[in-house]
Amino acid sequence: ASTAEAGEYKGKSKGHVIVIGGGFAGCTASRELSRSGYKVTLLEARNRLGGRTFTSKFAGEMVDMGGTWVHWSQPHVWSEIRRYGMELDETVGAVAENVIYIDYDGKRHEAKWSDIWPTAEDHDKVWRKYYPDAYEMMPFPSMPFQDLKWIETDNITMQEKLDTADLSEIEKIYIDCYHSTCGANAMDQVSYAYILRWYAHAGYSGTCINDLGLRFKIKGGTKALLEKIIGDANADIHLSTPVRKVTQTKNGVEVLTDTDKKFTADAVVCAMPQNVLRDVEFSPALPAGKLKASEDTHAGSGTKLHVQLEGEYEAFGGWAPGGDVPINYVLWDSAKNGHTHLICFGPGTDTLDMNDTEAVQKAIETFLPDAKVIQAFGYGWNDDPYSQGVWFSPRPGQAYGILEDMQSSHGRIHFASGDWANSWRGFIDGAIEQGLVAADKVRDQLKG
Ligand SMILES: Cc1cc2nc3c(=O)[nH]c(=O)nc-3n(C[C@H](O)[C@H](O)[C@H](O)COP(=O)(O)OP(=O)(O)OC[C@H]3O[C@@H](n4cnc5c(N)ncnc54)[C@H](O)[C@@H]3O)c2cc1C
Repeated sequence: ASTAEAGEYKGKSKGHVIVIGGGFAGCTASRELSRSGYKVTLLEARNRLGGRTFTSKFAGEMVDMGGTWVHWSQPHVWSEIRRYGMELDETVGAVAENVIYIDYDGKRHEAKWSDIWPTAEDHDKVWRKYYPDAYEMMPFPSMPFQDLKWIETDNITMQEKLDTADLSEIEKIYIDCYHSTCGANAMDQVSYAYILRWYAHAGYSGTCINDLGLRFKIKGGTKALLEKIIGDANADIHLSTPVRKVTQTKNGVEVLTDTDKKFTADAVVCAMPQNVLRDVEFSPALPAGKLKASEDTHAGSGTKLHVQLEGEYEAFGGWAPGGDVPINYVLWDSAKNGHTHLICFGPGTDTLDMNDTEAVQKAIETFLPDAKVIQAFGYGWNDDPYSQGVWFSPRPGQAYGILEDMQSSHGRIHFASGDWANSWRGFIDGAIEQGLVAADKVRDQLKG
């Protein structure tokens, strides 16, 4: 059968929907739509589903190269975790008692978390210093509406705020490292509104935000959850099928792949990342705001790498501040069978070639001078044409400036991605949220 036929609906359904992109957003939309009686064709460019989540083998273990940590304060992903009975594992390094940090002069220090912050309240205070008046600035973080105060916070960078915040040296180093890591770029590239919104979602608690960002992961990896979601979708899945053109016709939508296979449907859920949309041709063209945001790209272009060391090191967390260092954050993950597994984050590939073991060795030596790196691996999300970056991180003005543009539908095309979620934007949770929202928009459109 030609793919035009393959894409044609022949059974009894309420209509036919093509979902472009099989990350958490696309898989969630596929499940929702197929379970409500639509025929679903899922077109995925890569030879696997999962998008910016990718559970793969490193040093004999299944680990997540992309999205990893989840939390019960993230309603959409938590509901899926509960629904499918998933269990969690813990990344102990996120809250390790041993801290190794590098100061702004490049000097190495060893410290104890409980000496720096004897109580959770002491840790919370640091966050309050960086985000004073957080509640006043952002009282309703999950609301999609824009507010003048929010917009003010969007127009300054995280670095500008760090330069003026009333923090001790160690507090400044910690805030710098956390924000360079979670901003996935140097702090002068990222909107101050970004992690403020995480913080607000985390109940204005530094302790919760730390648990939330880097501590609890899904047993079996994100793949285990994704397989449950897509397993509940009766979708016709085409892997290794990059879409190059989407045309709206009088009665539906035509989708052309890069090998010129044509699929037709009544509506499309476009679940590609912000940074990738610009590479697909739309007819009629994408609205100017959406296209511009994609061309501008978001700032998320940091590095995440897995490192295996010789020897079993005690659990620790490592911090090195600044946008010019190879690694900002080291998380001890486990130590067994004579080896230690670390997960490291840096501000970008300019400061570290993740797969150059010698470069990683040098970077790790700043924290552990005697360490020997056996192997290191980081997936090249920035160079992959189907992500062109890591998680969404807003440049100044992008936290709110582009949200409405990114969320709005374009005729029969509805856009779903964690990159423009209302709540946990840039997270797996946000991708699931937007998959649900897009499915609802399709249902509304096709029900008449
Ligand atoms: C290194 C890293 C660490 C992260 N850590 C966390 C974390 O700890 N916790 C957390 O919650 N989130 C984390 N995230 C973010 C999270 O993974 C993403 O926000 C989420 O997975 C995005 O899902 P999505 O479906 O919106 O987009 P994606 O997962 O990017 O899915 C988009 C899909 O579209 C496909 N596609 C692209 N172009 C085309 C085309 N032309 N034709 C067909 N298909 C196409 C892609 O191949 C992809 O499968 C991390 C991300 C990265 C990269």
